[in-house]
Amino acid sequence: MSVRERTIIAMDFASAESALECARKLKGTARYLKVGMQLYYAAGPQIVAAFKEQGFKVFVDLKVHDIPNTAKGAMESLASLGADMVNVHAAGGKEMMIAAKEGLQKGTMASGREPLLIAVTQLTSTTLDVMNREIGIHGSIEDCVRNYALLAREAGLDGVVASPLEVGLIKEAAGADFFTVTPGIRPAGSAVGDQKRVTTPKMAFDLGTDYIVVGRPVTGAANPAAALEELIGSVENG
Ligand SMILES: O=c1ccn([C@@H]2O[C@H](COP(=O)(O)O)[C@@H](O)[C@H]2O)c(=O)[nH]1
Repeated sequence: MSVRERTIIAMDFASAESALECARKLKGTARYLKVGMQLYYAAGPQIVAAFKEQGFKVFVDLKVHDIPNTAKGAMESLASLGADMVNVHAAGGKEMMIAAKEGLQKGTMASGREPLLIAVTQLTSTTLDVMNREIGIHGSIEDCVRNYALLAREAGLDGVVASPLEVGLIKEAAGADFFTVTPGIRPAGSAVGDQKRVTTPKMAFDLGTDYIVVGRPVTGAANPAAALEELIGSVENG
């Protein structure tokens, strides 16, 4: 798969109109879009269908985190959207992840097209200090991410979301075929904002990630398609 196919654009917009306008600009350049909470709650499930009709692959990033029965039901409903990838929080535990997988399987039984199911480990906006003192998880970020990745693997999930900085330890612990999807991507010189555990796109691929997720550096650019082309060029020719 090419770098272009492995680059997921986070479409964090406040309305369907602004998201669709950006998608039009990215057509022919981007292959994979991500619908997160802001856009999904504003535009509803129809936005997934709209992106799919335009030929994009779609990651529905709703980070389900609830009791097992509710997570299962959420995934059964999400299954009908035709997404290519969906996710849960690993912090919900193994029983919740198993239930989520069951819900997804049940929901896709008719179509037979089951999306990849991945689990968020530690958000890329979380520092060691915040994880230890505010969230109350002791030890290193690496240990926490490794533990969540192993739990997700045992639950039958396809991979995890983490920082590119943790890809090596995830692959070592859970296997090379266990997917890593990595936000926290910042091309050299672009604003880091609220992200904490970041790398450049080139470094993320050099570290072995399967997919990168990038939002504002592309969608916030005056010319999103040119920004994405430059990002892809920085990986392929950098
Ligand atoms: O740990 C995580 C999990 C999800 N995200 C999402 O990725 C994008 C990143 O957008 P940028 O504008 O490139 O910062 C965003 O939709 C997050 O919700 C993440 O950043 N970290």
